[in-house]
Amino acid sequence: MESISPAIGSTLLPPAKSHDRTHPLFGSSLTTSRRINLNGICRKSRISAEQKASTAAVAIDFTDPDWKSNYESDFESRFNIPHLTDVFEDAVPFPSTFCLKMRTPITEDIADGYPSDENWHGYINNDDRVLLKVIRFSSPTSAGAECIDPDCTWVEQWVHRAGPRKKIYFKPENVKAAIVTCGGLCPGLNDVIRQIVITLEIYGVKKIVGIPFGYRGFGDELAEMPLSRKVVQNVHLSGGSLLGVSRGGPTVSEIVDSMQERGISMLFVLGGNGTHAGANAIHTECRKRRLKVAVVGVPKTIDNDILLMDKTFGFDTAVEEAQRAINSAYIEAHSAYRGIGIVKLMGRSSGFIAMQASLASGQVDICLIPEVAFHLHGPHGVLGHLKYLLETKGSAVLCLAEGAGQNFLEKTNAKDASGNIVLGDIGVHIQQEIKKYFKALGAPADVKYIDPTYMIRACRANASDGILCTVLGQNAVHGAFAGYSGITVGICNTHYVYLPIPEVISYPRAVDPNSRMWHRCLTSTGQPDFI
Ligand SMILES: Nc1ncnc2c1ncn2[C@@H]1O[C@H](COP(=O)(O)OP(=O)(O)O)[C@@H](O)[C@H]1O
Ligand SMILES: O=P(O)(O)OC[C@H]1O[C@](O)(COP(=O)(O)O)[C@@H](O)[C@@H]1O
Ligand SMILES: [Mg+2]
Repeated sequence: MESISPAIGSTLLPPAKSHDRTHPLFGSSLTTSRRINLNGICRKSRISAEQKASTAAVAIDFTDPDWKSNYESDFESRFNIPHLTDVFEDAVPFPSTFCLKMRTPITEDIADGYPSDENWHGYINNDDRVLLKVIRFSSPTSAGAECIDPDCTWVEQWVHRAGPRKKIYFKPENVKAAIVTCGGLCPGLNDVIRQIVITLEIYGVKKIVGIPFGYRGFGDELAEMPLSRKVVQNVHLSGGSLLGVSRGGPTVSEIVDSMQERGISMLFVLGGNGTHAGANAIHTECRKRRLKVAVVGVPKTIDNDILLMDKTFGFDTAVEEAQRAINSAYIEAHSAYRGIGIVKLMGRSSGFIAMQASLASGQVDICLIPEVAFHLHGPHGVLGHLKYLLETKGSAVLCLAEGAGQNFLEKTNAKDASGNIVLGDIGVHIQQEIKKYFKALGAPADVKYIDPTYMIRACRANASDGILCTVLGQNAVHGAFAGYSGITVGICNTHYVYLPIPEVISYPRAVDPNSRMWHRCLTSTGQPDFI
């Protein structure tokens, strides 16, 4: 019998945790966050059967009249953001040098201090919070319901609001700030770099450098790239990363050694799950060594697989570009006699790009994502549906995420330098299977396969991502100056927040097959269940 992708029920979250493994270079993995299922059980995650089996469940006693307030205070402490004063209790804050009344660029020496304005009402209070979950579900059976108890009691979950603080913990003249971009490319990296540099300069920082080629730049002692407003002025006009990216690299201890040698006091880390695991480990190591360093992440993932955020930068651009590829596949398929267009999009374990691009284009008949199981053959299989589409519509477009249907491919166990599993090409496999299927039927089918993945990743950010990158980059700097470390910035319910790194990377965010968005996608494509 044909195997299918892991079945994912409405209350289960999807597949492989890319970082829930021992990293080849860094040792132990990060698994901290607890998740909630409808039985009122907190779990570390809801991923594979083995992981579930090995995950200790922490039951909440709902007969305890205080369970809700206990939960809320537990949540508050989980989402507490680490601060320098946790380690340096006597650290003295001083008035912020970030002041929008300052209109002239800082050109001279800063010996006598910066302009500052404590009466300006543009600062964020440290106690400001943003509500993380905004829907009050009345039943666990509501689509996409995330309930803590069987009655779906309303529980407030607050996270820290991002932005400039009145008091800062670093003297700009003493700061050496470094920026590093890791993992794969993503539209908007240059926009974020640019805003970090610009904002650092507004605070009065003069020593700003880029670490070349991701974490590797620390190990190979590659030359730092001096950064200034002048250098970064136009970098957002092109895609890629001004600094270069890489996978793999030195150990955390070696990275921190290198930071010490270089005298880095603020490190801005742009990257995905893996990069953030590294950033958190760097933060922890800095604390262990009692270094007064702020490590702040900016989540970069074209796959949109970071938890808790509305979206990550580059994702909108990716969707926009992806629908252009889908349109080409549609034109090819539609213009051919019994044409079938296949488009493969990125998404290792999360099918967000494929889902959203399918929705945006309105030209997709079949959307396949890693989170949803499907058969290729058999009465309910994809191939049978393609036959039906050719007979009824004359053509068909299939859009799939790279991680979909990996169970149909032979496992190689190959890993990239970061330890990520190297996937087989499901697009090529499906193309071959379609050709074989129609040949065996003796029916024609003109199959065209488009793989635009790297073209999409190399694009420059569109306007909406450009704005997101701007705000995230600025907030990263505000967070560092405020004395926070081991945090990342994000957008939650349209507001900007600081989150502790472990909470956003405890497993990769994935499409919920019970979500309204996936249902909308199915409504739009008109595809049946392929199981
Ligand atoms: N668990 C981990 N701990 C520390 N560093 C990690 C970990 N996983 C990955 N890294 C490092 O982070 C960088 C980027 O990781 P990668 O998985 O390739 O991309 P991404 O950050 O986009 O997920 C690489 O240099 C890698 O060595
Ligand atoms: O060829 P590379 O550099 O390994 O990149 C491919 C991977 O990059 C991604 O787009 C994003 O991965 P990262 O977030 O780890 O950079 C994946 O979807 C894809 O599998
Ligand atoms: Mg990754």
